[in-house]
Amino acid sequence: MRYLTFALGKGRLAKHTLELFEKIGITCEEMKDEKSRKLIFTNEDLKLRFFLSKGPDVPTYVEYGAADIGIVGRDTILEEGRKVHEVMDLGYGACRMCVCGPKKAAPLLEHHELIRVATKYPNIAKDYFYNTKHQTVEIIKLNGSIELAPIVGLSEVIVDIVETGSTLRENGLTVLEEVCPISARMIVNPVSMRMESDRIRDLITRLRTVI
Ligand SMILES: Nc1ncnc2c1ncn2[C@@H]1O[C@H](COP(=O)(O)OP(=O)(O)OP(=O)(O)O)[C@@H](O)[C@H]1O
Ligand SMILES: O=P(O)(O)OC[C@H]1O[C@H](OP(=O)(O)OP(=O)(O)O)[C@H](O)[C@@H]1O
Repeated sequence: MRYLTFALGKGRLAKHTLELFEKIGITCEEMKDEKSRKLIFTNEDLKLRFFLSKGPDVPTYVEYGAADIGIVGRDTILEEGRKVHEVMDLGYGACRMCVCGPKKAAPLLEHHELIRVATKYPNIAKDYFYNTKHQTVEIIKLNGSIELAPIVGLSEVIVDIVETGSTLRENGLTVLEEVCPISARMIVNPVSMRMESDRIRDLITRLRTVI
């Protein structure tokens, strides 16, 4: 039997993913060692391999078949636009993709003004403003602490993830519009879906019983 390979995003989702797999008897003790610099782990008994990568790289590994299965946020799937099958909503990592800014920016959205939008998610922002809202905007790509942009005058609004809303509140910003809900998803390489369909379907069935 060949190894089934999983690409897991490092960061906030990884712990939940390992907990979920443990509930259906898939363990990889070595992966829990946070001090370890090892990147790939094997479960010989179950013929499974797991590796950790940057979240945005997970759909890339899955599209090319270097991983059969990936676990990553829906934000990353939408942003990367890779050819993968999204097969399951895992529920955790729940948050919302939103247009945010100071309250005074609300009329700019309402009147479809030509505004600047700062974001870590340029493709999601483009799709929302151009295809959903039909509003022409200038997208400015940033890599983090997006909430700074409207405060220091880099942009009028931002497109970013909102979970508890604390970051917005503590910086005098608010949700102006919701783009879409987000949570962790399982994605599968289209060829693996056909070649390993029994093992993948069995995995999905077992996960459904614990979610
Ligand atoms: N408050 C939140 N902020 C960011 N992402 C969240 C939040 N809550 C849930 N998520 C989900 O968790 C996923 C992973 O988030 P994480 O911050 O670990 O990754 P990242 O943004 O790629 O990390 P980094 O920028 O530190 O490399 C996100 O893609 C999103 O789907
Ligand atoms: O609604 P909240 O619970 O406050 O969470 C949302 C914040 O968390 C994320 O930032 P992250 O911590 O990933 O840091 P970053 O801005 O550097 O990406 C996100 O980009 C928001 O800034």
